[in-house]
Amino acid sequence: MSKLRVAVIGAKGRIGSEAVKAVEAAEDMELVAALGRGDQLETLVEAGAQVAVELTNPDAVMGNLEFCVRNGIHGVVGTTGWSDERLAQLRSWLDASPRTGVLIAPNFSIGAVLTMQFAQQAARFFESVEVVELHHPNKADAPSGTAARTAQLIADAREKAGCAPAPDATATALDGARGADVAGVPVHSVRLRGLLAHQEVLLGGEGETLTIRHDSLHHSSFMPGILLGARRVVTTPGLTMGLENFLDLA
Ligand SMILES: NC(=O)C1=CN([C@@H]2O[C@H](COP(=O)(O)OP(=O)(O)OC[C@H]3O[C@@H](n4cnc5c(N)ncnc54)[C@H](OP(=O)(O)O)[C@@H]3O)[C@@H](O)[C@H]2O)C=CC1
Ligand SMILES: O=C(O)C1=N[C@H](C(=O)O)C[C@H](O)C1
Repeated sequence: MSKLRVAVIGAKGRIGSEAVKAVEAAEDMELVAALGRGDQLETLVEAGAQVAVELTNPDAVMGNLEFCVRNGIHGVVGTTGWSDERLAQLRSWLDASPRTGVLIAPNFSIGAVLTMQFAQQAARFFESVEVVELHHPNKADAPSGTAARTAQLIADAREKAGCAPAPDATATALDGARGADVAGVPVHSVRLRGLLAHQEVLLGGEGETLTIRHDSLHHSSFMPGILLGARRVVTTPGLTMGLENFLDLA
């Protein structure tokens, strides 16, 4: 069987350099391009890439995806910074290239995907819920894409269940003391040397609390998800939001 022809964009970065090694080590894949800043996207076409793994930054991701989708190259995207406007723009490119698929995965690690699922499941049973994400200090964005997605999933689940807003009688607060408001859920961002990527979802009810915590201790935690995404996206046209769609979580 012919190997899946995979390229990595952002190949010299923290996660991109791990992705290059993971694709090289995968028996069913061939690494056909590894692009860093300043490299020409046309290389992807010349190399015959079927899938581009996009791991750059929010400033670069849209231009890279526009090129890929217009050229029928499927995308596996870990880069953060997604807004409704950006998603609408991506969908319009995909509409014009109906056989092309893009997976956006706020987090590729199985533990983080499960954290999001568990948080969504638990959200309606507790009066209070807050998210704390903790990352290395070189991270460009806050809150993390994972925390933003987690908060949105929690908010959707609570709205569907008709939950009241979480109680909070704070009368005065320093700016930022209660975190960022993501769809009504407070999200707190910690940046600390020594950390990689961690998240806690804190849920509180009468006389009890539940904490769901996930820790990525090495970038290797993201690799099985990236490889699964590359294998599955080629037969999944359109936009797929979240790796959970490619996992059998029933
Ligand atoms: N979904 C997930 O599971 C994960 C997602 N991420 C996300 O992935 C992204 C990258 O993270 P991280 O590796 O830590 O960041 P880094 O800054 O270490 O890596 C990004 C790399 O992309 C390069 N780059 C920037 N612009 C371009 C471009 N136009 N073309 C090619 N390369 C470019 C950068 O070059 P230069 O250094 O010159 O700027 C850098 O080498 C972030 O958005 C992060 O949040 C990270 C881990 C897991
Ligand atoms: O920048 C990182 O490191 C990470 N980014 C992603 C995010 O913003 O959620 C995924 C993971 O948290 C690591």
